[in-house]
Amino acid sequence: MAEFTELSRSKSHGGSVVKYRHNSDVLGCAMQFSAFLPPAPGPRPVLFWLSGLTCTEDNFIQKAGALKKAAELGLLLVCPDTSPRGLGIEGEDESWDFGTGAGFYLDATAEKWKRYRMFSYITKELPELVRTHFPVDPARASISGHSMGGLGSLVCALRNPGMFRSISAFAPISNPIQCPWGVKAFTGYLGDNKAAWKDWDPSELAAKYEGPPISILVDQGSEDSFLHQKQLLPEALETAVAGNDRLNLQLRIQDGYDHSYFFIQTFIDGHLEFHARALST
Ligand SMILES: N[C@@H](CCC(=O)N[C@@H](CS)C(=O)NCC(=O)O)C(=O)O
Repeated sequence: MAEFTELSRSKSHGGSVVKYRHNSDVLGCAMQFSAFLPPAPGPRPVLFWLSGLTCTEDNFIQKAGALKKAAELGLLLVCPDTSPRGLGIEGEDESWDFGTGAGFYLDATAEKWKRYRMFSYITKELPELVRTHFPVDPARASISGHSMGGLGSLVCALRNPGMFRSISAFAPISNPIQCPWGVKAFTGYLGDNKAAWKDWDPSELAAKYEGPPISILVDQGSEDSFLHQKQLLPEALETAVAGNDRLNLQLRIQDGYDHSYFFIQTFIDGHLEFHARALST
């Protein structure tokens, strides 16, 4: 079996926060992820959390204040990194919004970036590792994320009908084919064929989703500078979902909140409760 190493373990809220390192066959490099193992014995429902630009496996587990509620609800949390690292691709460390720390949860097709396959990593290799190493109920999984990770949670779920019971996001990049971050990333990872970009765009995917009905909870701060810069475009997701009765979106504009983990901390309990309800049976 591929190498799988425990790097650190700390008791928290009666459970354990653990960091792992493993060799990823999909990405061809070592990857790390954090997990919260709730106190009660398995099999447990699992919530995958996808972080945003510049993040690692540490940001959510250390800054979101999610562990007390996850322990109470018996939710196992899995928090992967946001890109492959150290692949030696020329320019991979030049920008904070492209390359390292900015994998955009897609499978790149441009020759230069073809090892950037975070979508396959998140939806195939990581769930398999989780099933192998943890006491989880594989039929009970949900997904959440922030910003680029909110895009990732929507894309991973909408492209895999039935894989996740519920979706949530904080300030997701909702219509990347129409925003500067998305245009930069998709041009680099996918090339100039804009028709292919739609396959990785939450709003485009929401409009044509034909899977089982699924609920989506989105929180968006009204004072988020990236909202004002038109990087997030939640209204596009709202419009797309309005035309698709298989999707049930609750989009909440939270007055005065910005893009930070202070915003996430404020509303994370409600997201965990939303997922726990969907995962309860
Ligand atoms: N580096 C960017 C900000 C990047 C950013 O805000 N990243 C968000 C996700 S899109 C994040 O979670 N940052 C890490 C953190 O707050 O812990 C800037 O200087 O404008």
